[in-house]
Amino acid sequence: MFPEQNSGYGYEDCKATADWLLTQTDIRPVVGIVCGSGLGGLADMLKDQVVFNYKDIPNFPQSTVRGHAGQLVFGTLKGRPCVCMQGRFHLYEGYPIQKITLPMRIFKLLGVETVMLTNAAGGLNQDYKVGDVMIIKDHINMPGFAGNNPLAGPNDDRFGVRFPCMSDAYDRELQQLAMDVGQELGYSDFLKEGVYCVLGGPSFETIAECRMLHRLGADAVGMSTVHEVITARHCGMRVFALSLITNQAVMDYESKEKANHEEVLQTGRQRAKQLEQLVSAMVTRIEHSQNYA
Ligand SMILES: O=P(O)(O)O[C@H]1O[C@H](CO)[C@@H](O)[C@H]1O
Ligand code: HPA
Repeated sequence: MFPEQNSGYGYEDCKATADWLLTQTDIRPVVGIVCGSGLGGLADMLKDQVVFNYKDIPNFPQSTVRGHAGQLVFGTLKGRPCVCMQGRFHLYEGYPIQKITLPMRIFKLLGVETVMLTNAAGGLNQDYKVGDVMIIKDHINMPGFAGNNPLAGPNDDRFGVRFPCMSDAYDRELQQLAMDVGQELGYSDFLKEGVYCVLGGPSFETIAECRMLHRLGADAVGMSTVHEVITARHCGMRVFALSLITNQAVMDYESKEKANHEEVLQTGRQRAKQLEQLVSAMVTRIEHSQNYA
């Protein structure tokens, strides 16, 4: 179950991949962006792009899900050097959890200081509407309850400590920045803050499961992000994450609604421009160790 030393996920493997990427481009990213289902257009914001197909990057997994293009895009956003994953990996694709999160460690070794993760999620909170954007303030890691945590197995201290704290996983300043920027852009009507719950997928939730998750304190449900957040925090990167509410989770036996990936992708396309504006305005205002003003 746990990665062996030569598993392809260890420090040396991540370092080899990061070093290889650094020989292919002069861009030294300080921000790493992960595009959720149907949100790959975020990568199109980057200028002076250098694009790698995942299949050409040593050690990198391949995207298998529609709406996840499978490209790593380097570029600049209003002068800030960034790297963007146009396509992420999910547990249900069959990858070991350490492989899903490998890009976070590669981000770290590329010099990334802040990770911005996006996802598509089902709304459990009855006040949420399709198209709302939920700034994630906390998470519930359901697979983690069963021992499925990306940090399980031998700890490599070069990345981080054995028992990382998660009560501060989502950077509060960045949450406030998102709220401020959202307000300035006129997005307050559809900006929310809430708790994201990850499940293994790929089947969508039953009605009883949605009701249970809501009672447990989750505002939105999805199949990603949390593993990346844990790995990113373990190695000391700041984390901001948001969910686009692409569908209402079905909570009622009378409902005719059925969760489906088409609706997820469609909502992503409809909110794409506003999400790009929000993320790019935030990127210009995040402080980093180097000054790019
Ligand atoms: O979390 P992202 O990658 O946005 O994708 C979400 O959309 C897919 C379901 O439509 C699932 O993979 C779910 O996790
Ligand atoms: N459930 C789980 N994952 C999702 C959903 C959902 O309703 N919508 C988008 N990703």
